[in-house]
Amino acid sequence: MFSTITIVTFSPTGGTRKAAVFLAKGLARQIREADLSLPEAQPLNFTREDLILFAGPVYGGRIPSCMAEKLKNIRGNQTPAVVAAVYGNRAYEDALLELHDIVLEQGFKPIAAAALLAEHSIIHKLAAHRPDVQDQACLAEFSKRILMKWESGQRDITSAIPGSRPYKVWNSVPKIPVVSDACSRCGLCAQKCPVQAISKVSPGDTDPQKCIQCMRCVSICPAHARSLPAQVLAALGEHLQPFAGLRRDNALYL
Ligand SMILES: Cc1cc2nc3c(=O)[nH]c(=O)nc-3n(C[C@H](O)[C@H](O)[C@H](O)COP(=O)(O)O)c2cc1C
Repeated sequence: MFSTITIVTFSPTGGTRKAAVFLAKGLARQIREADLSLPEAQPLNFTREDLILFAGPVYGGRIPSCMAEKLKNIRGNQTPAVVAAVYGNRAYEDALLELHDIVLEQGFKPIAAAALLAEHSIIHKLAAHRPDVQDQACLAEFSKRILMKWESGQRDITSAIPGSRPYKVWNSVPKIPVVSDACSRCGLCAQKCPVQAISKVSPGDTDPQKCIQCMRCVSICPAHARSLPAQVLAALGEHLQPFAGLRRDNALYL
């Protein structure tokens, strides 16, 4: 087991972080965290003595572009890394490959990659309540396999990570949260928005050019005043219905 692992996550509603912590617990005795969803994420440098777990959510089969942008401020020096794309039961498409490629470019050495499940942050019936105890056991097993590989001296990922280059283009339909009269103007949403899309003086105003539809504001609002428009939710729920009734497996690429 490693003494310390740093998990570098972008996790607006917490599912990605939860899955990353389950995996990290089996890899090292101590966990440090770098949270890229904070508006003021700092540049970081790592050495070859470190171990990093990069975990990002899947948005439209890709890594969120703002996470990809923030990763450019994080540099490794042949630093071993595990990469994880966390998705909500539909598909992860090119996201895991994209995250792998980014961290490689930044000077890290990916030794394992994983596609993990977490509750869909918009349509909650998909992968509801995951990662759960079953996932926790599965991720503990994954971490043992990663450590066995490391101890055997093998460093390269030999299994093919799914996905294609160039990565798919995600043409997202705008899904901007609306605000009800319950809003107390506490400003928490504006403070915690990873891309500062919400006005601090008038939290009802969300900049549609900046909003990445991450649902953090919806999930953290103490007054439950923010939500997606009912029609948008209904259309997306119908679109994703085929993925609602199945339990997908976490996948490990070693
Ligand atoms: C804008 C957006 C796009 C998403 N696209 C996908 C997708 O393409 N495939 C999928 O299975 N889940 C998708 N999801 C679900 C997330 O990948 C999943 O809920 C993830 O765990 C959210 O991470 P978080 O809880 O750390 O915010 C999407 C969620 C959002 C908010």
